[in-house]
Amino acid sequence: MTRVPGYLYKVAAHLLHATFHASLRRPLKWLRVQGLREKVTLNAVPDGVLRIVCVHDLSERKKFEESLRYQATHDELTGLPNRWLFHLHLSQALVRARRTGLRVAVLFLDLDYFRSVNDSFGHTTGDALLVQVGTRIRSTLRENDTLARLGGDEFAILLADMKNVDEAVRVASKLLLSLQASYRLQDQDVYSGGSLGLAFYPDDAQDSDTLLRYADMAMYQAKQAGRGGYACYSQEMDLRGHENMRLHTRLKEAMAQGILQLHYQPQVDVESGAIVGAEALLRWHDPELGHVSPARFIPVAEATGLILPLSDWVLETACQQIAAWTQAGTPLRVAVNVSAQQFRQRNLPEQVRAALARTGAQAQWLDIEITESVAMTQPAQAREQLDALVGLGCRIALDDFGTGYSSLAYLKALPVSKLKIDKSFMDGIPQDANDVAISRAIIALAKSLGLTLVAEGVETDAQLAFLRQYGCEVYQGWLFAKAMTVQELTSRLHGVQVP
Ligand SMILES: Nc1nc2c(ncn2[C@@H]2O[C@H](COP(=O)(O)O[C@H]3[C@@H](O)[C@H](n4cnc5c(=O)[nH]c(N)nc54)O[C@@H]3COP(=O)(O)O)[C@@H](O)[C@H]2O)c(=O)[nH]1
Repeated sequence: MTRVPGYLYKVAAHLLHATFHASLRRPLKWLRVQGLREKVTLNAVPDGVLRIVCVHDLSERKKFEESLRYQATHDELTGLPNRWLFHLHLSQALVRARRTGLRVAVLFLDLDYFRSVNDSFGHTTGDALLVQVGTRIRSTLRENDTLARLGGDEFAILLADMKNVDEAVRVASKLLLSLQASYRLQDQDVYSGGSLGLAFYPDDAQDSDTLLRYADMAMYQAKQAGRGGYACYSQEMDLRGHENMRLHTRLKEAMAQGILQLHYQPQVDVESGAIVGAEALLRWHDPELGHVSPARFIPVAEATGLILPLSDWVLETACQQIAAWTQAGTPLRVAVNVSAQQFRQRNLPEQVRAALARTGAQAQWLDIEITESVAMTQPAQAREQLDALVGLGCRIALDDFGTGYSSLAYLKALPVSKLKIDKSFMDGIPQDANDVAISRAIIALAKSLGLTLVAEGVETDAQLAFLRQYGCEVYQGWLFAKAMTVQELTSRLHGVQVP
């Protein structure tokens, strides 16, 4: 008899004294004793010479097996089902849906700006955020919906037995709304919304792998459309998804090979025609893909996290150039575009300070361009970041002014010293009465707030005449020049007096 707790001896004794009923000649597999499942083996020999009873206490083993099963099917951090279990539930839901004729929806969620949270607050806080996100999503779902963590900041949701697509879309909207509220981490309010992709059985795909892949693609589309929203899978996305993947791979290689370039588009004084600054703009001529517009690859870089190393390179290169022009006796103000992700990293001012120190560039020649939407998504954090950048000696320019929130309150609240009127308004000058009215209003506003104004996308003499008439100080556009190489701009600087 092996390792038997006291109460089991009684069972064993009872079995030993049992006469040799035919049923006992076979091993008894399981007995339930005081709530425990024990394996009992009784070998009874008919002549009565030998009787052996083995009683094994398997409760520890059972516990161990159960914990192994749990570990294999659940995410360690959040305790949610993992990818394997999600696929199992999805396959079961698909079998049921084939019988009932109802729909199955797969939702793929990726947190927005999670990497920034990790970078700014550390991985422990990042983990705490993931746990809170899991709890929050779970509380918005029904009990029989499956929520799984697939890894990193990716979650998947299975909504079975859906009568129509709208039902799933309603859940998606509710879920995204719940993610918009802040999380309390390390005594601070942290924001991290999410982007969602949806794919449906039987509309989009028949099997679990493809449904999840399509939902992932749709999520990517939602990210590219500006984050915080959802997108439903469509066939065109499949094509776009492949293109984006290729672009992402080539962009990574281009960065590693150092074939990206920064070009500079002059900013020109409306009255004197002198170059008073330049906007640094990325240019990528790829040996395989040819010229790729930043309007095409920046969103891919944003969606895949490549934007952070890319932005670091832009900042460093622009600062090197500022230092070079200053040393050459032709100092020039350079504006650098700061992406949403870069701005959300809490250490942006430190990165700028370090880049200035490394390159020997003076902060007074560096303009940081942010868009209205970047400034407005997290106003409190924006204020802190911008104050720190201004503290270093940089100037802040608000890009695409007039196209976003255009809240006058934040113009007062944020330390902005420059407004850029968006090209879309210039396009309508002088023929479109609305564009004329809006541009005049922005010029008047900038003047009364003491802000420098730059008009973007100026292509015609008529537009320039309009700017001159209403007192806009600086313009930028193809009328004067497209973005050009350092060498081209340097020779122009030598020909034109810099104020
Ligand atoms: N985060 C970063 N974003 C960047 C960086 N480099 C570029 N970008 C962003 O990509 C978008 C497209 O940029 P690009 O194709 O370079 O277009 C810029 C100008 O070339 C264009 N422009 C300027 N003048 C004219 C004109 O007269 N006509 C005309 N059709 N286009 C013109 O406008 C773009 C400048 O846009 P903006 O930044 O809003 O001032 C664009 O959103 C870039 O911001 C980068 O390094 N980082």
